[in-house]
This record gives sequence, C-alpha cells and structure tokens, in this order.
Amino acid sequence: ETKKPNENRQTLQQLLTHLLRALERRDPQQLFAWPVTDRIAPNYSRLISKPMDFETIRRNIQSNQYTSLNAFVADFKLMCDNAMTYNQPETIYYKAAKRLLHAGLKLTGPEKLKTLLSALP
Ligand SMILES: CC(=O)c1cc(-c2ccccn2)c2ncccn12
Repeated sequence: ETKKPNENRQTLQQLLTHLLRALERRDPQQLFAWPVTDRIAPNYSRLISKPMDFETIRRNIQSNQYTSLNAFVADFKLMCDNAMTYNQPETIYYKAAKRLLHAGLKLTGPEKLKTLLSALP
C-alpha cells in the first residue's frame, strides 16, 4: 500500500464515522447516545464493568483510538451486550439493544463492507 499510515487512519476514521452515523439512526430514542448513569439505572456502575455509548465511541474515533474496524465493532457490541445484561428481556432497553445489535452487525458484515470499501477513494 503506497499510502502513508496517517492517510489510512483518515480513511478508517471516515468509514467509522459513517458507520457510527448509520448506527445512531437506528437509535431514534437516543437510548444509547450517552453514558448510562447510576441515577437513571440503579447500581449500573456496579453491574457493568465496561460501560459504552455512542458519544464515547465518537470520541474514540476522533482520538484515533480505533486502529481497526474490529475494535470499533467490539465497542458497539459491548454497548449492546451491556444493555442486554443490565436490563430484563421485557424492557424497551433490552429490546432496543437486541434490534440495534442485529442492525449493526448487518451494517458491518462482509457483504455490506465490500460495497462500502469499493466506494472509498
Ligand atoms: C442503554 C440503557 O441500558 C439505558 C438507557 C437508559 C436511558 C437513556 C436515555 C434516557 C433515559 N434512560 C436507561 N434507563 C434505565 C435503564 C437502562 N437504560
């Protein structure tokens, strides 16, 4: 690859930002927009060892924390898994997390990625 590493990083950053926006659109109620607080979810910080939310993911993208698509997908899955761990299955949070996880994995699956990557410069 003749491109300089930081150019690759920019391309990755652009791809991750695009994917993040597509995932956020699947959360219109913004249940995953910001960190869950113990105030709205009792004992959350005691039960969930590694909290994650879309705002944190956005900051990680901007600070080049993700050096691969897999690292980004891992945090997205962590965010959904946390919600399906803390919340009971009949809650809107659990159901929203399950739907979001499936939508997200389709977005970042090999099929969809092929088309995305072919569109890159
Ligand atoms: C994502 C999650 O687990 C969550 C988000 C929320 C939430 C998110 C935005 C506004 C209000 N509540 C929430 N409330 C109670 C229990 C769990 N949650």
